Amino acid sequence: MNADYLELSDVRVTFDGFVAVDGVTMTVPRGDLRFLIGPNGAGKTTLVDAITGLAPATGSALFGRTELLGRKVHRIVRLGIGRTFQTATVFENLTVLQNLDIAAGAGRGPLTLLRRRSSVPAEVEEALETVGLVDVRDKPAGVLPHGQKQWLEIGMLIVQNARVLLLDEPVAGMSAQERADTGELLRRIGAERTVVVVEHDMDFMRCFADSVTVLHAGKVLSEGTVAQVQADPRVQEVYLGTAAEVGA
Ligand SMILES: Nc1ncnc2c1ncn2[C@@H]1O[C@H](COP(=O)(O)OP(=O)(O)OP(=O)(O)O)[C@@H](O)[C@H]1O
Repeated sequence: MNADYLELSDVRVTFDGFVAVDGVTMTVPRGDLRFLIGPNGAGKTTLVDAITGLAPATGSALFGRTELLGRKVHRIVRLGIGRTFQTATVFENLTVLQNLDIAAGAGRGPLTLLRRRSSVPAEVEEALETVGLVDVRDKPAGVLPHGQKQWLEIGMLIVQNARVLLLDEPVAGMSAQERADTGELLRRIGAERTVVVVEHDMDFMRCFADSVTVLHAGKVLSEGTVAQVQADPRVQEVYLGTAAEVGA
């Protein structure tokens, strides 16, 4: 039985009396590439913060049978929940390979980490291939184009054995080709993992989402396939200014 799913029930986050996430209930099974969309301020990033331990929340966020809410950030990471931020957080002066190696060694002690490795660990090789960075493995991460930095960050989550990936606007600022490549990458990694993509790019969502959850004012407004969500009059209303874009 597949226990790699994310099940949120009545998740709530309040900042000084302001309710940013207002009772969100949603389930994301493994292999379902879920897009989380909604207008600015809808609570998307705060919901991801709640799942990853960065925002105090009530309710329940289960990964399989394990409750995530109330745990410390590093424990949640160790349970296999990984996230990216809008700005890639890679070590710019280290090579692609070194970045992946460090991520893979997150469970190793500092002395072992300092010791030079005689060969590239299998999981690092595999991640390099998965994210398509084999050819640039010896380049410093700082010189990579924006798209490749995002892929490196995803690779770092993969070598940490992340089973759930929460990606915050992964294609923002990318070229059309980088977007298409990223979509294919998400499909590859999403087949075996639980992936939630926070996104504003509607074209990208239409091309790659298996399912969509629309947040509005901290609540789930609509959920379903791309076609179902686009046809939902409540979604069209919320996106009125950009309705043509959503409904196109
Ligand atoms: N630390 C905080 N303290 C107070 N209010 C916050 C905090 N973090 C977020 N908020 C508020 O919570 C609401 C939801 O913000 P959030 O960033 O989650 O929205 P979002 O859907 O991710 O928006 P965007 O698409 O613009 O990134 C906003 O009104 C925001 O101002």
